[in-house]
Amino acid sequence: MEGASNKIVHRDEITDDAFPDSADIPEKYIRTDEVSAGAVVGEDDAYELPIIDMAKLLDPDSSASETARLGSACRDWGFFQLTNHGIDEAVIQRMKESTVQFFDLPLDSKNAVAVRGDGFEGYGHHYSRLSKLDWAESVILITQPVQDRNMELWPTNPPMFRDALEEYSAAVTKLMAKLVGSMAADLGVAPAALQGAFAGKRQSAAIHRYPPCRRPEAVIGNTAHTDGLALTALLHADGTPGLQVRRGGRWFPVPPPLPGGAALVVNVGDILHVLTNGAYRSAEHRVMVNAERARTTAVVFQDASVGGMVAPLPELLAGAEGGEVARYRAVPRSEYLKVRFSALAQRKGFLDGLKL
Ligand SMILES: O=C(O)CCC(=O)C(=O)O
Ligand SMILES: [Fe+2]
Repeated sequence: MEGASNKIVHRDEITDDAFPDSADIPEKYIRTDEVSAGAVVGEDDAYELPIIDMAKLLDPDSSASETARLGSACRDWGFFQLTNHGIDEAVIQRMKESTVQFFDLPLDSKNAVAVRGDGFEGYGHHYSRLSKLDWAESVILITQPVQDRNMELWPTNPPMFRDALEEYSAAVTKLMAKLVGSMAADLGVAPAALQGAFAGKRQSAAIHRYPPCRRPEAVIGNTAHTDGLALTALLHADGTPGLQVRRGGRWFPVPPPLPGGAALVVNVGDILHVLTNGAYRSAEHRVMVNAERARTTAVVFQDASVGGMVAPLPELLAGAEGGEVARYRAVPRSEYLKVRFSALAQRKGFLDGLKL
């Protein structure tokens, strides 16, 4: 178990008065300075978050050019929308509906799976760092491997929730294996080298609801962070925007779901950043809150490691053909969080503790 000092998330149970429907927002949420830190790129500033087409990645006729686009999305942005991802529409729909229906339940029902003790799984307030609370309610659950699941915290209401998450989680595992195969092609390593780093590793899911807030300029839905694991896939369960990605010191709003809502938003996490020796970017992101509408999302986080270590892929390093010098030191996966947290305590970035 991780000690209290290096817990990645601090979670609290949610009480009745958690999200007041008034402009009188409790001080524990107020963080106006953080909201205004860094310019937000406006609507008249043209930019496009990359859109990658999974069908093109897999089609021999278009694979080479789409793989190059995937590579530049991961290098420049660390974020992209993935279309034609191949997950069955019914599976996506059940995941969205279960997520929305869960959050629509009365608080008592949601608290049937409330966070317990020091645990990070279950229903509760979202990551409350810096002694401030995020304006969000979330359920976090380990989804893979199956034997790591804590079924007591898997909602039984709505009744389809467990099956929906089970199916969706399995589908995302398969999709990520394919996607990582294309990333390997872009990086110039054998698909098995990168796929092997992901296979059988832990996956967890977070469903979030960011309720509407009468003072959206004063609260944050999800504190600026990079994702600590390897690869993340985000499903918009409704059409409310709010996610912003940091690039070149500015915040770029991620557009609301593409028409039809069929795309997933995929992003590089810190471990993939290290695995690729810094070639792929783990980008900072945050969620802003809306005055009128709730935002609801379902997010899957996939872990990866090489021989139990968080380290650059040996296939990319000196010794290998065209190899380069390692920019990150290898640390056992079990110690990875400790290194990151001690870097943070010294006010360095999360990855700085691993830099050589
Ligand atoms: O809900 C979102 O839009 C983003 C969530 C997120 O960044 C996370 O859970 O790590
Ligand atoms: Fe995130």
